[in-house]
Amino acid sequence: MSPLPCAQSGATVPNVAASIGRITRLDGSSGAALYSNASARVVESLALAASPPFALMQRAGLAVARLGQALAPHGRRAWIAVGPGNNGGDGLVAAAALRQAGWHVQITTCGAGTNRPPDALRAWQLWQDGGGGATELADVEQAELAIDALLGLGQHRAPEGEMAACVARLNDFQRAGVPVLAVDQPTGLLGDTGQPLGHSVVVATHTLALLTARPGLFTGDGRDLAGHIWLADLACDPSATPPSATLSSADDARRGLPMRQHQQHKGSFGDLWVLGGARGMGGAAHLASRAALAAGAGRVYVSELGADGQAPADPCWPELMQRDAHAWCAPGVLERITLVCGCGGGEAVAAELPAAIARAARLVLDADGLNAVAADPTLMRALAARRDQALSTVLTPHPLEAARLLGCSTAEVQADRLAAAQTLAHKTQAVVVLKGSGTIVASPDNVPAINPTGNARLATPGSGDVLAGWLGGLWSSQAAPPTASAHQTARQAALSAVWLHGRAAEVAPGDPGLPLPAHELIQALQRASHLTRQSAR
Ligand SMILES: NC(=O)C1=CN([C@@H]2O[C@H](COP(=O)(O)OP(=O)(O)OC[C@H]3O[C@@H](n4cnc5c(N)ncnc54)[C@H](O)[C@@H]3O)[C@@H](O)[C@H]2O)[C@@H](O)CC1
Ligand SMILES: Nc1ncnc2c1ncn2[C@@H]1O[C@H](COP(=O)(O)OP(=O)(O)O)[C@@H](O)[C@H]1O
Ligand SMILES: [K+]
Repeated sequence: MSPLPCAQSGATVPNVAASIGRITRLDGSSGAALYSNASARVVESLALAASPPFALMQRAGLAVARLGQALAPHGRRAWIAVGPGNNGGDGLVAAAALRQAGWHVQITTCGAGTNRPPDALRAWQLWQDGGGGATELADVEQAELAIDALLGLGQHRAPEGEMAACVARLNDFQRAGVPVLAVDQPTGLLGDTGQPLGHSVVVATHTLALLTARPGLFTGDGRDLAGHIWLADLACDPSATPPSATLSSADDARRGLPMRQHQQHKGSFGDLWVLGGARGMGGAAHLASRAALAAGAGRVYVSELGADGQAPADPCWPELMQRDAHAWCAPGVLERITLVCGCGGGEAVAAELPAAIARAARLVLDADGLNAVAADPTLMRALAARRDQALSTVLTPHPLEAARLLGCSTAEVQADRLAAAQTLAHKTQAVVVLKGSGTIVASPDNVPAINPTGNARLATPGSGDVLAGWLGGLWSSQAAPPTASAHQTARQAALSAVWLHGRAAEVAPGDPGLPLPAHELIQALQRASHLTRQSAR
């Protein structure tokens, strides 16, 4: 987490009972506990019970004002859209604080009537006592800062009417390059899932989560709608309440990156086999095997399903060893290797799966390997039985592959990515990497993790093959610590690989507006890995 830049301490409102607490940016380096709406309500009620009346809302409003000032350091005019509940109350306290700091503040209220909850009513009085009133939307002037304090935890339907008009106005500011700060969460975005409630949704440049942050800020459409995400802890510690998810961190990435000892040799890092590359799709197997080698696997073999007889060598990576299509399942081989299976496997991979699923000690199943399991209930049962036989599995579906495995539509997977990943992890008893913006790493025994790194440069063919190979390479080179179960080692490799894969796209050279070719991603992964190790020192 990065500290707040150029935070100003000028804004004060009477009767603030304690320090406002810390404001930190959730930028992907440090993890965070994430709370669903329901668990955030539990945290909120504990915090309210432990604080003097109105204190939490004062801290929240001051935190909003403070971050707003930092986002628009030369600004003097703000517009705040104020909703009917306590989210609006936070906005009113922020309005009073900004005014006290010398800003010209306009507010527009929506949907409150006389029914504000008690804290928000007090905030309204605070604003009015200083001479504040409300401005009709048509009279809103230009501003250097716009604040969305329409709806937070309490939103249960999509904005309509005057509220939708306020949302549209906030989005006009955003399009004009004015910072738009969403209080707690962007109005119109479901905090649990990262899905918009309807068509009317705020596109914020920054979101300041209050007390706790919701998972939906980090997955689905959340990243595009929430902008840069900050957390104000309001001087409260939520840790007594179990989180619903976690945000994975650089520490998670480092835990999956073993240090090489001086006396180790290639045999210390495990053998890895890539099985895939049906006719016309050899590139997928090449990308996966190159990535596996780069990630640290000891010896990497490739069996291409599309190759007749002796498979062709990968001329640019002579370190890779080609084998014919059945060498991988010779007696004693599968039981000790890491098998990365399915990358460009086509239909041919289905015939290989019974042996792979029954015997591979460590199995990464990707792409067509997943599609074949989805189409065959016997394979699905065999997959789910692996865990009881002390065999570990990581599945790396994109949303369509996950939908096939779950027997639902892609839209249903995307509607609640956390739930879909967890359901699939329970169904298959495997570690599940549900790819896409805000990749989820779920497993039967753990709270799911959302990955904060990465960007749309990864939306390009082959980047998933590189992920599967890199993950397998990390896993292969990982000696399981005696205390951790094999399953936890698999999860650790998945968390690390996914985090680094995203970071690689962030640090790779080139135009951030263009895709990152998958073969270049391998080099970027090595750089991301190096930078991540260094940043621990
Ligand atoms: N009570 C407190 O002291 C604190 C409250 N906090 C703030 O309080 C928020 C939660 O407050 P609330 O529970 O009042 O919820 P909201 O402020 O999100 O609003 C709920 C109200 O909006 C109405 N509503 C929901 N959807 C609507 C729609 N589409 N159109 C029009 N009206 C709609 C509801 O009927 C209800 O009256 C948090 O998100 C956070 O911003 C935090 O600052 C912590 C401190
Ligand atoms: N917009 C995005 N933000 C973050 N990661 C993305 C985005 N688009 C794609 N990715 C990542 O890129 C990879 C694409 O994998 P996949 O869809 O299997 O592609 P392929 O099969 O072509 O290799 C996944 O790891 C996915 O999470
Ligand atoms: K809001």
